[in-house]
Amino acid sequence: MAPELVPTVVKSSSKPVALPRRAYVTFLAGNGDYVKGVVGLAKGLRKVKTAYPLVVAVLPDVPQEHRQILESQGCIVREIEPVYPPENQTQFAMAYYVINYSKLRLWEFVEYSKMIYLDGDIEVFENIDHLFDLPDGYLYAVMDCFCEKTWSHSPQYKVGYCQQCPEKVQWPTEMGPPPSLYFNAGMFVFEPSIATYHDLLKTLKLTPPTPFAEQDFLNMYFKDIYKPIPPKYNLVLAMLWRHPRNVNLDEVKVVHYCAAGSKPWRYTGKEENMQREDIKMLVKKWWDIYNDPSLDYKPLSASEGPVDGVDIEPFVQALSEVCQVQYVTAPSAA
Ligand SMILES: O=c1ccn([C@@H]2O[C@H](COP(=O)(O)OP(=O)(O)O[C@H]3O[C@H](CO)[C@H](O)[C@H](O)[C@H]3O)[C@@H](O)[C@H]2O)c(=O)[nH]1
Ligand SMILES: O[C@H]1[C@H](O)[C@@H](O)[C@H](O)[C@@H](O)[C@H]1O
Ligand SMILES: [Mn+2]
Repeated sequence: MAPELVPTVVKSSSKPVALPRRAYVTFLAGNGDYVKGVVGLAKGLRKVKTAYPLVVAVLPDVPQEHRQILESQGCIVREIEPVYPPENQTQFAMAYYVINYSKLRLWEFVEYSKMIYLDGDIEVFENIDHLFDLPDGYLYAVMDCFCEKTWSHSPQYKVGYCQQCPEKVQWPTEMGPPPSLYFNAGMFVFEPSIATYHDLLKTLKLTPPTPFAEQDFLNMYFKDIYKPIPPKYNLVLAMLWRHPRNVNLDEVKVVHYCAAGSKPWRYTGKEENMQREDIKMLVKKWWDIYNDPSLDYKPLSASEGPVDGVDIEPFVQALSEVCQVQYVTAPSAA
């Protein structure tokens, strides 16, 4: 039987459904292969049956073809303007990190009251929708590790201090108080706000860039409201060999393929640590999701057919644009 459109939208209640103002959001720049990461992320979110859509904030240099791939995977594609830091001679830990300042635009997405940001090189293996229910007023994220070579510029790395294991090498007293807790900015729970957005951009203009780009900036800006959440919500892969006692792989819900050589779609196994069994297993798990056709997005019209012989897809599309009705009709990462 053909579905009735309106009851589908307001399915579980006699009153109109209050549209959830929550979404996952990721970021995509350029015409390279990170689009694969985002497709993998969209499919992973669908697999864990999230109730919320995935918004992809794209820079203008993302080609139309890639935007179409994302839309066909049920993502909401939204273009943002790049944000540049003030001129400086900074050496970023990776040259391309400069584009990540554009993530500051996410605070402008005020049609959502709460969002979970996830890097394109992240995969979600278990549902984390409950993180949206954490108390408002804070920025939640996972504490980073300072032990990899990408940190070699930092005083922490030079003295061998890591916040994951602060008792191993203590912060030297002659260097003043230990640094504030520092999060990895590949995953965080935040509340969009126009006031915060303007203040972020204003503050950036007065802030010289630093090696970890917007990650350093966000850590500085939100240090008073940052609340750490357990590593299982953003497993920075180096934790597996740097701090194995802080990780229980069986409990991990979100994996961040950020260690050198670990991006699944570029994986060769040649780089240091990449022949570890746990890494090979995690890379395979990513590919299993990416290649699973049953996790491809199925638009309403294709999966449920015409309503009384009428193709409702244009209507659903139009509704989606004005009130994001797809939260209700296509719940998983769609
Ligand atoms: O060509 C690119 C490069 C990056 N990205 C996007 O930018 C994100 C960040 O890049 P990486 O994942 O490669 O960066 P890392 O995880 O190594 O870096 C960490 O430090 C960065 C400092 O800028 C960011 O804070 C990032 O979120 C954090 O996880 C990607 O996931 C992806 O979403 C693209 O779209 N295209
Ligand atoms: O904050 C950094 C960053 O995310 C790097 O890209 C990653 O390789 C490091 O391990 C991490 O500590
Ligand atoms: Mn990343």
